[in-house]
Amino acid sequence: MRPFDPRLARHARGARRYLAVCTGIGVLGALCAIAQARLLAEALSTLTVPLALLAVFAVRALLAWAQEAAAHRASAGVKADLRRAVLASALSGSAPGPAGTVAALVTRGVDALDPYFSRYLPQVVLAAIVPVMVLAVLAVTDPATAAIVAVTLPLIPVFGYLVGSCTEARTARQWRTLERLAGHFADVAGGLMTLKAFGRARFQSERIAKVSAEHRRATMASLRIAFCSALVLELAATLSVAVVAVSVGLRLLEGNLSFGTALFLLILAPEAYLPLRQAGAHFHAAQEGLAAAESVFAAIAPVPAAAPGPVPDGIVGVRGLVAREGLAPVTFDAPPGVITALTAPSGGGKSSLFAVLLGLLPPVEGSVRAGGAEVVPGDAWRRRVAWLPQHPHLFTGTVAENIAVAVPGASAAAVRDAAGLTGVLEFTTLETVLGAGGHGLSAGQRQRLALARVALRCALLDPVLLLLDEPTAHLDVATELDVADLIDRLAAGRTTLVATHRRALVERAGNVLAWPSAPVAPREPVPA
Ligand SMILES: Nc1ncnc2c1ncn2[C@@H]1O[C@H](COP(=O)(O)OP(=O)(O)OP(=O)(O)O)[C@@H](O)[C@H]1O
Repeated sequence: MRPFDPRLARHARGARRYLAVCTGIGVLGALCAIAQARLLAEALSTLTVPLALLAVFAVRALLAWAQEAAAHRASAGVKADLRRAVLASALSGSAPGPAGTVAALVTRGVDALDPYFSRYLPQVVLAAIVPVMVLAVLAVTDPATAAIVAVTLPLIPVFGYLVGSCTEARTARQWRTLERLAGHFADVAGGLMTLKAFGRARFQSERIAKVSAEHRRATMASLRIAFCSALVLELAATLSVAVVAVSVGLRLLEGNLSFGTALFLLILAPEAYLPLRQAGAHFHAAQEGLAAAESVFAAIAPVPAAAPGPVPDGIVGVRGLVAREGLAPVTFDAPPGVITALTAPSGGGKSSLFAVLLGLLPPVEGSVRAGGAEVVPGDAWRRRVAWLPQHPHLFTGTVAENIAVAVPGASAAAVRDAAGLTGVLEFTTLETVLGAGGHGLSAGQRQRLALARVALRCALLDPVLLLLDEPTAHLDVATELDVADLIDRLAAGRTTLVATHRRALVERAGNVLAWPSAPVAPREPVPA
């Protein structure tokens, strides 16, 4: 694993600045270490305490503080940038896996970068600067000591590399089990009622216990290696300093070296090994962060290169579109002002087609055009589309907030109008607080609340395309007719696609799409 991943600098602006600050502090720190050794040797040989020595101590303390402050600031900035990038990527439709995995990534995963920034990275920079500067001073003062240090110094990174390459796979495994654990946990928590109803709650908790045990084992294995590696690096550094001490001691006894110089060499030599040892010791703490960073980069979708042009308007033309592997290609034209009903059999691909039209699912093949121009499914296009999903997601919050999700910044009056239009105010108030997933409302009521989002978009954003997925699936006959009337009004002048099996809606549609035959081959199950 590289000590510094250049992608960090690309995705997090603070990382590069921090690296520059670390380098500056590293050079100053090395100068201070050399000066301190010189002054300390002088103090011990003359038995006086020069004022400059106190000043060097103070400067070193100041540098340590500056390093710590810069590390925390950089770490906070980089983590915020990465979280933003992962969430933006998830929201842009290229979500990095299940919700639990995303949650683990933006919380614990990104937080794991703290030890990397505050401890490991500064030591890596010091390890690149200090030994070189110390060696240069040793070479001028006593070439024999410099030669011993130059020969033994590479042992530390070599041992570090050998132990590190063994840890890398284990840390990646540890992080993968944590991701799996988070995914399982979110899944089980979401489906607790179903599991209880089928008497499977205990089985699932046993599975979570199994994955937890796997995670514990993986963590303990990494820790074991971390302890062993610290021991190996300590041993290598201590033995190397001992060799220097023996050589210096013998020459001091023979009278070939002054007491002051010998002291200087003995104090300075360990400084060459220190940053390398420390980088090795912190390597393991930083590993989890780097493994999580890998997942973060895998989850961040590439930014679209070109800015899309103006959003096309007019007839929506779908040509040979295969939304998912195994589905038959569809071709149709949906003119504005006419409701086009999609009545494909269940599993025929209506919701998948909507996902493609929204740019949430890359199609296997085929194209979508509007008013004769190719549709670029990005944010600009999505702003002009109003979508009623088959299973609308409601968030914890008030009814008003849940409607306003459709148009951030919508006025309270506009939200109230949309709620009134779709009959939401007949069964709840705008101030009612809903639980997670719309807890507190029936399926039909949730559907109407989601329809209020569509009405709000129609009122404020004037969408060119309405995508309504089973808008009346959970409604009684009377309410269904009301909703059908409302859809008629919203559809005026817009291209409207309604996926439905309900006769009331199909009869009103001006255009009923003949759907090609259902899937031809069974597909691989979606991985959990
Ligand atoms: N997330 C997914 N990953 C892989 N395949 C999927 C996924 N969701 C749906 N499919 C498959 O795509 C096919 C089309 O599903 P889709 O939900 O688009 O059909 P639909 O026409 O909307 O069905 P229904 O009328 O039952 O809602 C299905 O056969 C299903 O197996």
